[in-house]
Amino acid sequence: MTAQIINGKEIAEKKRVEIAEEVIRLKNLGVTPGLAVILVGNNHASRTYVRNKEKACHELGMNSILIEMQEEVSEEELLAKIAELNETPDIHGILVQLPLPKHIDEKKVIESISPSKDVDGFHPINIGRMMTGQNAFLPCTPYGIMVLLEETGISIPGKHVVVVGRSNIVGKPVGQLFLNQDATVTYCHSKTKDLPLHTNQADILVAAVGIPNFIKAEHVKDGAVIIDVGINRNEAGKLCGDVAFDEVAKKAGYITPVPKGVGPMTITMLMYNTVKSAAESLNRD
Ligand SMILES: NC(=O)C1=CN([C@@H]2O[C@H](COP(=O)(O)OP(=O)(O)OC[C@H]3O[C@@H](n4cnc5c(N)ncnc54)[C@H](OP(=O)(O)O)[C@@H]3O)[C@@H](O)[C@H]2O)C=CC1
Ligand SMILES: Nc1nc(=O)c2c([nH]1)NC[C@@H]1CN(c3ccc(C(=O)N[C@@H](CCC(=O)O)C(=O)O)cc3)C=[N+]21
Repeated sequence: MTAQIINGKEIAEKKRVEIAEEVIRLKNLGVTPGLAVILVGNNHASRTYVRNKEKACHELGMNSILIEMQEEVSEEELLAKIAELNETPDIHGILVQLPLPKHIDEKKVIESISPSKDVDGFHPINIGRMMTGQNAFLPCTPYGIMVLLEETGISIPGKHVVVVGRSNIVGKPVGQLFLNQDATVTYCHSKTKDLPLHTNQADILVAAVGIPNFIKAEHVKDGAVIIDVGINRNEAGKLCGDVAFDEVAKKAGYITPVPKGVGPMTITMLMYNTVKSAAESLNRD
């Protein structure tokens, strides 16, 4: 079998057309969705993502502001900035680019963001709402993965989903979203014994590990759906995922590439959440 490649860029663009229509509707009602991105320090990769986010906002007719802070900024100053943005009516979404410098408590920062502006879906209130199936901002990468599968026509109920990785921003929430859609979910992580035993059971395998080419053909069942979340640089400095694409694509049924797979969906769902937040702000007035 040779896998069908899931074109994340194309699906992201299709979704962006729908989001742009909603932006126009909101503008006619007097609200332009606005996103604030806070970038602390000078991480090169973060800079690329932040630029992509700003570009997407502008293409959709949304407002975006970028707040850059020195690596040495105090936690207090960062929290004060977030408190100010929480009270700014034109700002509907606040994103603090992670990771933060070591002297800043990430949990404290995330909890300081108003849950109604937490478009990353990282605040414990939104995570709790997601877990209990209530209205919530869903974290962008996991949400983007669900949309990729929906748009590709892959059904989820009853499927065995194996997630490799259990971070708060990708692994854990993506498993939860699959569970919410009636999949059977297995989580694997660095303490998992006999990883291939588990991954070979997967109808849908999600790799969110952060190690280049970690998932090989031997980890994969014939015909499985492979979702590669990894954004890594290989020895040659080239962008690559967590999945050894060429060998796995020969065995899988579907596979997402890197780049142009999950990454563009992450940004699209961030735009979606910001627009949703702007719409909800209207309902509160
Ligand atoms: N496409 C996109 O939009 C996004 C891509 N990413 C990318 O996704 C990847 C993962 O990101 P993130 O979740 O933040 O990463 P983390 O480093 O926070 O988590 C990595 C996870 O992989 C597990 N892991 C590490 N080594 C092994 C191993 N040998 N066997 C099994 N599991 C292992 C860890 O286990 P343990 O918990 O035991 O340590 C951990 O749970 C990165 O490449 C990142 O750049 C991230 C966000 C968005
Ligand atoms: N608060 C916070 N929220 C995040 O959502 C967040 C974060 N912090 N920290 C870093 C990770 C990583 N992330 C990506 C977003 C887009 C691409 C993306 O657009 N990738 C493109 C190309 C990337 C390139 O060319 O470098 C692709 O895969 O095709 C990748 C990765 C969001 N993250």
